[in-house]
Amino acid sequence: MSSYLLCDQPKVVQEPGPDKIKEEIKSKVLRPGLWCCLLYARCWMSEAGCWVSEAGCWVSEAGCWVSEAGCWVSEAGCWVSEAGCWVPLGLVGLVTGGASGLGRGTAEHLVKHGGRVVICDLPSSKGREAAKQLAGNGAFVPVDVTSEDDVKNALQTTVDKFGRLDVVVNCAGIITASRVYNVKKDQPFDLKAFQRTIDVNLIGTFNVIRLAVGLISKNASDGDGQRGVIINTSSVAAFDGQIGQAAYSASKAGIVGMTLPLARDLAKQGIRVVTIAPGMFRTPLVDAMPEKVLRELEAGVPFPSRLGQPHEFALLVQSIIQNPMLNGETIRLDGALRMQ
Ligand SMILES: NC(=O)C1=CN([C@@H]2O[C@H](COP(=O)(O)OP(=O)(O)OC[C@H]3O[C@@H](n4cnc5c(N)ncnc54)[C@H](O)[C@@H]3O)[C@@H](O)[C@H]2O)C=CC1
Ligand SMILES: C[C@]12CCC(=O)C=C1CC[C@@H]1[C@@H]2C(=O)C[C@@]2(C)[C@H]1CC[C@]2(O)C(=O)C=O
Repeated sequence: MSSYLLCDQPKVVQEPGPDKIKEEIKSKVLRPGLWCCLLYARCWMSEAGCWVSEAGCWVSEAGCWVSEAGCWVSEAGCWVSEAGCWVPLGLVGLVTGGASGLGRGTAEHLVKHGGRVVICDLPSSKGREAAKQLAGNGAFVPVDVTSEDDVKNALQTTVDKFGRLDVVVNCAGIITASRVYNVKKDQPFDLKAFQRTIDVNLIGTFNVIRLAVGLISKNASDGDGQRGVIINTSSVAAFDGQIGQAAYSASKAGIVGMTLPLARDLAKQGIRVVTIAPGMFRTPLVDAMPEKVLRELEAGVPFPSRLGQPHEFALLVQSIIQNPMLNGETIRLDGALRMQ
């Protein structure tokens, strides 16, 4: 797996002049698989040796240099631009539900910061359009996550196009709402609707995981023994499900429930499993609600009192990728929202 460089506290050091930089570049060699990103004008690095200054960032041992003035390319092929710094062999991700909302935001974020992403979504989705936006660093494969054949086909495309798989982000999901018994209509919860919710949200997530780990396991491990990361999307409804959310909450609680056993199961292969439980995020799933309702819902979020944005979900995805100690856990991402 690629080394993901994590920026801790930036160290401010003296900027060398351009001649010194060029001289240094000539004498340095990049480690393959190094992925460094310049985020929001800051540079994220690790003990491997990156410093950040207000004027720019540079990596020492690794050999890639950036300054305000622009970007340099080392012989090993690392380049830095305002948008980010990466080597050609950057992270390869597969994002289910990547055509819309949280999945799309994640795919865009990963590509923006040097990754390459296969978007898996329904044939009827906007997956083709989403992948087009990612230019050569994205691909779309029509996938129903409940189908073994579809997922296998997506994994094959990932190998054919990008050579390997480092990270899976499971975002595909549906929401259903119905009371267990409708008194007015004298009608019980439609069992097929319940089953479909579990099928897509829980079994679909598991289906992708079980088929993807074989491919991730083929990666060479990094210095920590790590080969890859699997990130799932649950919901705060797994913990505080509302009236009408029996199926949805059960499906999302199932994802929480399988997170630790999967992490334990895959520990030997060096694959981490982490689940995110989002609160309310501004995606097409919630956009359909009237503005007035949205305002009321936002008011119910302690802080910040607003809907989350897909890129904020993607930031947590990035943190999970970068922090090797995060494993077997579900992280709420909800502005302290507790649904009634
Ligand atoms: N938006 C929110 O406030 C929250 C969303 N979530 C979860 O986050 C995930 C993403 O949701 P959003 O981005 O908001 O929704 P979205 O509706 O914008 O995106 C979901 C994507 O999943 C795809 N999808 C649905 N069924 C599929 C299947 N069988 N196979 C492949 N793809 C399928 C859809 O085509 C769509 O592109 C879902 O699992 C949802 O339950 C959780 C908590 C809050
Ligand atoms: C935002 C929610 C909750 C988390 C989730 O997994 C998916 C969501 C999309 C549908 C929303 C969910 C929610 O917070 C409750 C509402 C807003 C739901 C649609 C109706 C809803 O139950 C409501 O209006 C509650 O007051």
